Amino acid sequence: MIETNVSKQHESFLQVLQSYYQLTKPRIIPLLLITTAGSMWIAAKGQVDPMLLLVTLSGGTLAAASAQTINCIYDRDIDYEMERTRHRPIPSGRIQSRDALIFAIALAVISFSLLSVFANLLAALLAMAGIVFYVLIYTHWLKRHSTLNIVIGGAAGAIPTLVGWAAVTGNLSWTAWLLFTIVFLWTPPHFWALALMIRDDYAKVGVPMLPVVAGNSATVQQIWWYTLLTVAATFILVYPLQQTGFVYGAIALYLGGVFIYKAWQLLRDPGDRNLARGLFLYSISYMMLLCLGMVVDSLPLTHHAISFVVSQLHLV
Ligand code: HEM
Ligand SMILES: CC(C)=CCC/C(C)=C/CC/C(C)=C/COP(=O)(O)OP(=O)(O)O
Repeated sequence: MIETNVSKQHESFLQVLQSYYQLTKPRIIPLLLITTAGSMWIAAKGQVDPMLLLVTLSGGTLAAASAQTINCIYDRDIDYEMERTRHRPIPSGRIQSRDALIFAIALAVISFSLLSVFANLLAALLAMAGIVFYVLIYTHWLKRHSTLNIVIGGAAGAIPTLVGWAAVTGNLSWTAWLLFTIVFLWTPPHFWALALMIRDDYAKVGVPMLPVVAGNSATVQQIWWYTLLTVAATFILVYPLQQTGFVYGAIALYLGGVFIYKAWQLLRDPGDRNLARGLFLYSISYMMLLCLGMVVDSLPLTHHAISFVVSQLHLV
């Protein structure tokens, strides 16, 4: 493995901090936290303890940051080769792998301590399982060896839903596993839409992402089926599980309709990079708004508002 080919000195303490921050791939973390929050709100039936929320989201942030930092260490060779990733702190020589590892271990230890002391042991162990799964199963085992890399590896990104549920209830119910399944099924359309745009980068470094190995047509077909499954899974929360109500159902229906439409457009024109970009960007809004729908649906205020509207309708 290369350590670095570019030697670059930090100019100020602020730049050092900025480099460590970049190691954690911070732009992805907010959505992981939104899925955690959606799960917590359903688990707590709309009444989440603010301190528990703060602790769980902080512990989740630290665990995800630790996982991403270890991924940056492991992938430093291919990150150096790809244009999109070559400016990351390790390939560009701003941070040494050894320092990054110490940072990652510190983040994981703080995350585990925070979650186990102020939430519960199950939530803390699940967060650690997220790190282990992302690093060992996705980064080490699958990413460079199988086209199923992100299908199976996607389970790591779905674990925050379990962390959120466990933090509130101390156990994992069917609903928790359904929320996990929704994020798990959503990951292939999310990532393969992006991979269609950057397949040349992955091909260059020999990472067997589906579009590289199977081509655009086979990839968009897979995207299509996973999109249908994702949208179908979102309705199981309404029926038969009956964990969410009308407000969430309407939001899931609208968002799901748009998701399917965008996947269908891509199915008809697999080579159109603008459609792929549109689907990738939409996948992010979709997950964000779906989880927001779970939160809004579970709020007592929403239930009061619906009861009020129904009573007014009866009076008319
Ligand atoms: C194995 C599963 C996944 C893979 C391989 C993957 C891969 C990627 C990649 C390569 C990017 C582009 C990032 C960049 O240019 O630096 C990205 C963006 C993003 N991913 Fe994923 N992702 C996965 C799962 C998830 C999950 C579970 C979430 C959250 C629930 C998520 C949220 C995001 C967000 C919010 C962005 C946009 C970041 C930005 O604004 O640049 N991803 N993903
Ligand atoms: C509970 C817990 C700790 C969960 C952690 C889960 C986690 C960090 C999921 C992130 C998934 C993700 C954005 C992968 C990026 O793929 P990549 O690293 O192959 O992307 P790249 O090509 O940009 O390097």
